[in-house]
Amino acid sequence: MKQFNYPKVSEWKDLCERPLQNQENLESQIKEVFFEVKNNGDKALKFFTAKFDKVSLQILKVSENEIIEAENLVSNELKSAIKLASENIRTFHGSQQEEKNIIETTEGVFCWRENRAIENIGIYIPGGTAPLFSTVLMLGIPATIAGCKNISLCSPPDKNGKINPAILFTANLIGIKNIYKIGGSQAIAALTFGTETISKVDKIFGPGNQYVTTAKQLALNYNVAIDIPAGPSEVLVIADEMSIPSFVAADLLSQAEHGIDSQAILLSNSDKIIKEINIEIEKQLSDLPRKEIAEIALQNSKSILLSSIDEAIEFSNFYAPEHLILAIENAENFTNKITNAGSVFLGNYSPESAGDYASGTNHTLPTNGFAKNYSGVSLDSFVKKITFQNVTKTGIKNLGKTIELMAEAEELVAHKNAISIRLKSLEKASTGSA
Ligand SMILES: NC(=O)c1ccc[n+]([C@@H]2O[C@H](COP(=O)([O-])OP(=O)(O)OC[C@H]3O[C@@H](n4cnc5c(N)ncnc54)[C@H](O)[C@@H]3O)[C@@H](O)[C@H]2O)c1
Ligand SMILES: N[C@H](CO)Cc1c[nH]c[nH+]1
Ligand SMILES: [Zn+2]
Repeated sequence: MKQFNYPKVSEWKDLCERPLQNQENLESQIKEVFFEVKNNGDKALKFFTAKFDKVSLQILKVSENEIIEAENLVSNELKSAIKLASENIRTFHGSQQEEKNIIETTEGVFCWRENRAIENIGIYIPGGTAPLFSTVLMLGIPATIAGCKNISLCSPPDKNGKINPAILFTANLIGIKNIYKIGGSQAIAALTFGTETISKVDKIFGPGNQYVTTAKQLALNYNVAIDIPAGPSEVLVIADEMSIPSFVAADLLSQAEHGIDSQAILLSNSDKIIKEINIEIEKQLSDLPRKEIAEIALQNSKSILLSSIDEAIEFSNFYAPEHLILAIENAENFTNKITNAGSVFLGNYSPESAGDYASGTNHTLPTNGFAKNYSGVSLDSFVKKITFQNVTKTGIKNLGKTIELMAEAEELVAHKNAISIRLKSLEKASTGSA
């Protein structure tokens, strides 16, 4: 990874750039996919699957037989691992459920919120370069806890027109029945407009490559909500002299292997540790099956020497990483200084892989600096929060004058009247003439 020493604050912006494709070309290509899928439905889906995934499909929906077949292809050991991870993810997301909390704001005025599940959702499971069955857990579990009724899952087919068995096993474990062999921007278009086979949804969830992420942004134009911009993976590690170079190198490589557009950033106050970590990266890289991908991602990655850990945290907040690993002494003491990050890992024994798979937190997280204004996926992502109020007679008596005054000041007389008419009625009733 290229090293930068003591960059000036004015240079930080350039150092924080993500390896993005030409957005204009990407958008026009995806607009065409949307146009075709909107107008030609399944036929267009099959066309784009042949074009981008190089496979010719007759049937888009995964059959029950394929799910049974998949069950037999997943080892018992992996099934047990998926089940343990799913328990942790269920425990953590289950703990995000909120009790109804009725608040009396003024005497006789009661306000509260209630959650209602988003009924029709689409979840995208990446499968282009790796079959991310762990993402089925991250999206499917909170969706079922929230009570989403109709869940459609899309994931790209392999060259034989199949979805990876572990994805099918995991979906079946969670109870997801509608699974479609569609990937990329065509999957997002299908969920946005609906086709003969795939139903239109209200909200689309899930990470993906730049085609998927850009398509999700476009879906917003068609009254479909999206979870977050969750694009190519990134990790930022802050290391000091107490860090273990081989551990840090492994963490940086774990994200570099995701895709050629992934990014790994190393910040440290020690030139010595940066050098040691980079030596470790070279050592570990040679054994990786996805060496070629990681090597390209590392060309987009950087090691940056800064004057202190405090400055490193400032830089990290500026970069707003999807994942932040504090591989430093007394990492807990720095958490309150972190303002922008998707998910944070503390100390030498909290690798990002723990959150990617099994600790319980969600791995669908904002990338490309969106950790400045988005949270990662959580139970809240799958519900709407509806506010309720009950203004009693006592309440309207106590609050009525205030509302009347405000309505009058905004010159909205009908608003004022809606209060006055009630106050007068109560007055009459109390004097016995109503
Ligand atoms: N931010 C997060 O929370 C998070 C979580 C998991 C994974 N990720 C990221 O998700 C991404 C997964 O990417 P992936 O590529 O492996 O799988 P993917 O499923 O996102 O994309 C594969 C699809 O892209 C389409 N495609 C490929 N080349 C195309 C082209 N030239 N034109 C149009 N469409 C094309 C194909 O239809 C293919 O099905 C990685 O970048 C990974 O880092 C992010
Ligand atoms: N690191 C990815 C999020 O950026 C999630 C993931 C899934 N599997 C492995 N990793
Ligand atoms: Zn990962």
